[in-house]
Order: sequence, then C-alpha cells, then structure tokens
Amino acid sequence: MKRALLTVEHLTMRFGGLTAVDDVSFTAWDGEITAIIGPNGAGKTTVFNCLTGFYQPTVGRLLLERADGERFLLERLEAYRIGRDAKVARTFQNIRLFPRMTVLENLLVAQHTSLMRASWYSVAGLFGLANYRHAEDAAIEKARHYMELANLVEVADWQAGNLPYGAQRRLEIIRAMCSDPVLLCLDEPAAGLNPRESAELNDLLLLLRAEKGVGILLIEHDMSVVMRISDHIVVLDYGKKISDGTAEQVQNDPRVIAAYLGEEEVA
Ligand SMILES: Nc1ncnc2c1ncn2[C@@H]1O[C@H](COP(=O)(O)OP(=O)(O)OP(=O)(O)O)[C@@H](O)[C@H]1O
Repeated sequence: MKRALLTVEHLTMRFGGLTAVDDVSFTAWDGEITAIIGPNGAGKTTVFNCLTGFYQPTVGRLLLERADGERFLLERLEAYRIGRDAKVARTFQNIRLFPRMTVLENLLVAQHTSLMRASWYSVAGLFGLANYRHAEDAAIEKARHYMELANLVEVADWQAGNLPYGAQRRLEIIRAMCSDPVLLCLDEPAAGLNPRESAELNDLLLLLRAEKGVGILLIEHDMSVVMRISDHIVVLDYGKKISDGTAEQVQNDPRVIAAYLGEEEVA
C-alpha cells in the first residue's frame, strides 16, 4: 500500500513583493520517484530550498513521515537537523564534490558522522578500538556497494575532479545515499549530461528506488529522464501548481501543454 513520505500543504514563499511559490500542495510517496517540473522561474528550486531548510517558508506545512512512524515538520527544523534527524539528503544544480579526493574518499567523508561516533569523538577511539575498526570496515563496504550500483568501482581511486561529468553526477548521488536518507532531493541531476550519461543516471535512480526503497524528489528539465523514470509528476508555473499526476496524465494535460511542454516535446 502507498504511504505518504512527504506531505506539502499550502507552501508559500514570498521574497518582498514576489511570490515565488504560491499555495502549493502535493504528496511524495515512499519508495517512489516524484518529479517537480516547470519552466524557468516556476519556483522549483525555491520548493527544494524550503524543504531542506535554506529558506523559512512564509506559509505552509512540510510533513515528513518515516516508515518507523517518526514525524518531522521540516519548516520548523534547522537545515542540519533536516539532514541528520529527518534524513533528507540533497544534491545541487552545480556539482559539489571534493575534487582532489578520490571517489572512495568522497564516499567515506560522507560517513564521517558515523565514524566519529564509533571513535567516541576522541583520538583514543582511533587506536585499535574494535568498535572503530568495525565502523571503518562497514563504511568501506557501504562505499563499495554504492560504487557497484553506480558503475564506479573501476574508478574508485581516481580523483573525483578527473571523472567524466556523468560519473561525477552519479558519485554525488551515491555520496548523498551514504547518509541513509529516506528522501533524496536531486536538483537537476541530468543537467549537462549527454544521452548516454542520462541513460546511466536513469538506471542508477531506478536501482536506488528498487533496491533501497528510497523516496526520490527531483527537479529536472530533461524530459527523457522525467518521463521515463517518474512515478508521479508535479508541474509548477509562476509559483502555482498547475498539474499533478502520472507522466501520461501530465503530458496530456492541456494546461501543461500550454504552459510548458509544447506539443513537440510531448510527442
Ligand atoms: N532569494 C531570492 N530572492 C528573491 N527572489 C528569488 C530568490 N530565490 C528565487 N527567487 C525568485 O523566485 C522565482 C522562482 O525561482 P526558482 O529559482 O525557484 O525557479 P526555478 O523553477 O527553480 O527556475 P529554474 O528552472 O530557472 O532553476 C524567480 O522569479 C526567482 O527570481
């Protein structure tokens, strides 16, 4: 049965006289891929920024309900608690890896918090404590597992900044997964990718959904990605929600065709 993971109610964000997001409500279901689409300036990134604590919404309730029953009102949490406690992870439009670290090191840094906890936040923990060694082994194993899913094992020792662009995008996504999120928010993950890299991105996101059951919320302009992998699409235009449904429903919605997609792209 479907379970609501994120329920957005009446989200409104004003910047002075400009209403960037205007009374938007939608649900993202657990274990599903939900896309937020819309023309430039429609308010997509602002929705993400409200969800991840960069902006305090002017109005609205952002309820995250985890499978264990814990509930979080994201609009009341500071950004670090949205990541740490509510388990919402995010990537950005521009890639933010550590370019001089290797692929593996990027994935281990992402698990820094659990490693520090195992070391009891003290250098004593680093010298021979079984607890720490186990945590370190587990972190390497988790990194290896995600590198396999993202087809990055062979480049584990490459500096991240030397990877092809598509591989950097996939690394960023699996780095976010290393924090065990329940909701993964991806801001234009296909931006700048060639068709082959977009297909590899699709494969990775479908694998993460199938194997990890993580809920994915993505902003994307690339319709070859959106229409192929999304379970559910929310369309914004001038800050308002104009459509909400499956890829087929949204593609056939005259308001979407008029506002955004254009008949050519729909075909
Ligand atoms: N911090 C801010 N201060 C003032 N206006 C802002 C701010 N952030 C966003 N806006 C405005 O809010 C509107 C929505 O912007 P937003 O970036 O959310 O759109 P978007 O749908 O993500 O666009 P794009 O597809 O181009 O990234 C735009 O008019 C933008 O100029």
